[in-house]
Amino acid sequence: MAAPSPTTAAAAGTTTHRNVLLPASHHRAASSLRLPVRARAAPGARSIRASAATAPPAATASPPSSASGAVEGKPTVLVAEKLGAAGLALLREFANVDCSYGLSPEELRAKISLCDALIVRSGTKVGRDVFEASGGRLRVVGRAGVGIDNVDLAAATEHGCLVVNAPTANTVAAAEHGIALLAGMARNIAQADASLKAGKWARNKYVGVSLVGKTLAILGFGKVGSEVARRAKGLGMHVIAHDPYASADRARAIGVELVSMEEAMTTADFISLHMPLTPATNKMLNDEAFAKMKKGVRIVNVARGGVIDEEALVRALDAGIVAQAALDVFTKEPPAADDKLVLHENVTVTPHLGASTVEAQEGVAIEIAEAVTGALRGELAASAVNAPMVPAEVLSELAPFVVLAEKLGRLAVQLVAGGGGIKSVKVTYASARAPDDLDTRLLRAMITKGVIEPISDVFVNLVNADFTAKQRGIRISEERILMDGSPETPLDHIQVQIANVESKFPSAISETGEITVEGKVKDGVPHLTKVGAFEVDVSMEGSLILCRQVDQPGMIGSVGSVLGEENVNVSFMSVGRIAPRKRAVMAIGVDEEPSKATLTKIGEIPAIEEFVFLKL
Ligand SMILES: NC(=O)C1=CN([C@@H]2O[C@H](COP(=O)(O)OP(=O)(O)OC[C@H]3O[C@@H](n4cnc5c(N)ncnc54)[C@H](O)[C@@H]3O)[C@@H](O)[C@H]2O)C=CC1
Ligand SMILES: O=C(O)C(=O)COP(=O)(O)O
Repeated sequence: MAAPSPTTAAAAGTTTHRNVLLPASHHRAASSLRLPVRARAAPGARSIRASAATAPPAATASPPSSASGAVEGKPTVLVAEKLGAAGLALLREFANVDCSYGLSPEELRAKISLCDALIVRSGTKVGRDVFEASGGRLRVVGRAGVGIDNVDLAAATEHGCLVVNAPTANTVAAAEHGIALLAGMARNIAQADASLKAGKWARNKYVGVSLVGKTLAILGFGKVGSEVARRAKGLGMHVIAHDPYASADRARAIGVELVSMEEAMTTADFISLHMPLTPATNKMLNDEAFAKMKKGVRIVNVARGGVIDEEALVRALDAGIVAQAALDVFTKEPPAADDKLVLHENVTVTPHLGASTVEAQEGVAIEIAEAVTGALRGELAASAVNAPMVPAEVLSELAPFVVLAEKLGRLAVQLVAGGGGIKSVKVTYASARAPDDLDTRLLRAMITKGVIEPISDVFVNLVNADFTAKQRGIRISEERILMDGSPETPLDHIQVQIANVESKFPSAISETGEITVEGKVKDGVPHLTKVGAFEVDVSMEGSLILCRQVDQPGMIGSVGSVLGEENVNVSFMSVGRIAPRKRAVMAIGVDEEPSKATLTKIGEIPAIEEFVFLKL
């Protein structure tokens, strides 16, 4: 083996990731690797934990029906807001679907403990109370749309609940609505329509303004913002955009210049809002921003009501700074009947209709149904909002290493005897790949799962792994070792070390003082290749007995015959020794769990100095 050379020391894994969404082409493909799935606990049943890559699908093939029509063994999905028929049909193929629209917060809390997944749109607040009320059963929240500001992501993550959204299917609908509001506002369509229907013929009152040649500033140059930009360019507008995170090249490609917020505010004739509602964008358009705007500016909002300080907008409208506004979204939805902004004569309003086209709703329903059923099956969701999203090709090549990672974590923690508690787990990835060519988030999560689950009753998954480690005061640090050789295989080996603890099997402590286990993937199967300073080679399946002994003839036979007497089948054996006839470590794989008496007998074999039984 080529000599390894230490390279980068990666950051400790104690943060939650908000990820860039994968392109649509990845949506269906991310299915080769399963998320660690909680097997659905039937009422009264002991909960079982399934591990990554081996998790059984939550649904059974032909389960019996209950009197209520719900099929036992199938997960239950609560659809709390109207969802397109095609999406519902997809959900029904896989799950019991409870469509209960218009639930009060109390009703939602009461129902949620019976549900594995919840699907909402923008009208349902999924707060911490909902996750707490679910009693741990809720595994997936699907947002049938883009904005997830109505879902408490931190609470979801803490409860190990995956949040997925449908990020692409309503983009065009929202952009078209933005353009409709822009043009409708400029020509007073809504006001003129109401006036004519009220019997007036007010041609002079409703003289509009032209769009051509005017400057439109788009705030938030993401999916919707860029589609609005394309359309506005087609209308002959000069389009600029402000978005601190957008690519200038992408903007340039559609003829849009990225500018500062200051420039957008001071030069725009029209401003269209397309950013998400976050603490940073909350009330982004406030008195200070309005004061900078050109007198007579016109504003469109199809993003979120909260990005505008609505009272400040009323002031700006009254002062004539803002000539008109067209709003699809409001801080409080629905707004109060006497809401000043809604009733303002220079304001056009729609009741959050941006995503409401027939086409978008069918698309969103299918997109979310696929994401939710995929997540319930344990697949890594491509539109996960609170978990790492890893491209399909990366997933499939990492799959065996994911299993290895969890087993190494599980093994290492079972070797701990005591000490000051587990505070520090160091993971070393040996790979011929460049550090930025290997995404280890998945592996780190699985090692965390392996370390934490045997010592607690917490269910750890990709969503809550970092959070759970942090909460338990366990620092997971990662290091990379750059190997010589072909970068075709993602990893040569993984080493897991637990520092500052005593071990039940002192030989597992390396010269540097940590419990150390190391493994590789061979022919797609995880193998344990090192324990402490001893090199072994056993496939990590079933259970394992580790013995330290004096290296002498007949040892394999002695242990084998004790196990044979109890009808415990030995699946493999490997002996690692420092030098002939000195100390050796024997690793024995067993298919059945030996009885205590058998283990005692093994311990009584004279040459055996220490031994431990471990479940993989
Ligand atoms: N009215 C409706 O029915 C609909 C509303 N929406 C809303 O439209 C908004 C945009 O949706 P998408 O384009 O799909 O999302 P997206 O994530 O593709 O784009 C959002 C963009 O906002 C940018 N951004 C973030 N912080 C910013 C800041 N401080 N200043 C300027 N830009 C910032 C991001 O970099 C990103 O490029 C969301 O709020 C979404 O909820 C989306 C669909 C329908
Ligand atoms: O997708 C979004 O962000 C929207 O605002 C659409 O909301 P809706 O699904 O129509 O309640």
